[in-house]
Amino acid sequence: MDIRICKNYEDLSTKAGARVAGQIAEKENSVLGLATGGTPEGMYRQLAEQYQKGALSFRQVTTFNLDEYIGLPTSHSLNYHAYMKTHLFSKVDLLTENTYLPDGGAMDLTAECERYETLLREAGGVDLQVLGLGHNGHIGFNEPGTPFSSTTHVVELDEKTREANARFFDKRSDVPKKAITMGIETILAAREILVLVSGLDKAEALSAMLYREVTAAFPATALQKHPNVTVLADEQAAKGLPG
Ligand SMILES: N[C@@H]1[C@@H](O)[C@H](O)[C@@H](COP(=O)(O)O)O[C@@H]1O
Repeated sequence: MDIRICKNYEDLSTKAGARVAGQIAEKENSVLGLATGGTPEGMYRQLAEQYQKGALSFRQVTTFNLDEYIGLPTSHSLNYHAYMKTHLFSKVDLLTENTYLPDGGAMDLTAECERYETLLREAGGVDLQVLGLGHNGHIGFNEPGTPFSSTTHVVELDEKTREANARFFDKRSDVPKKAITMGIETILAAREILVLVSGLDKAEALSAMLYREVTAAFPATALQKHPNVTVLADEQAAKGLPG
């Protein structure tokens, strides 16, 4: 893995935005894998700014998000559809029909997972996957114990994950208990992966992702098996790293 330490969150966001913009410059019909959560918000701001300056167009880009909650109505302001609309989709020229997220409101969730995998395959797979890192090592919503052979599936969210995401909701009990997520195999199928890690509270998780033995008990260690991973970590998150 290529590990790059960034001065602070702003610097990390600028570098992440530049990598995504670079990907689109290399291949205008790129397929991007996108993440939600607090960490990529700055990157989305950068991308929106670049677009507004006329430096970048998403007209031919296709996006697939990692995950979506189950149990929130599609129109709910806190689901990941809404997050993506707020932070990116409403700010750039992505075509709505080229933006995909799992449908957490689907009647048949198993069929929805299969449909998502098929869509990904038909799009030719992900060129660049952006990832955040959960405190417990989750990537997407793949919680500890998820087999590395998993494809898109339904998950029960770990209590720690619900607690970490409670800040986006009015109260803890509002945080959904389930989600649909791309599996670890789905994520590792991306041709390139960009992991964003920010803040002192992620320092332990970052060092485990990089140096712990590869184990399903810490899903992010699966990234050690991928040949093309870049990690952008700010100085706070990198505090636990050697040297
Ligand atoms: N499902 C998301 C992940 O895709 C995200 O990467 C991670 C870290 O979130 P944050 O960036 O807010 O710390 O947890 C969330 O639960």
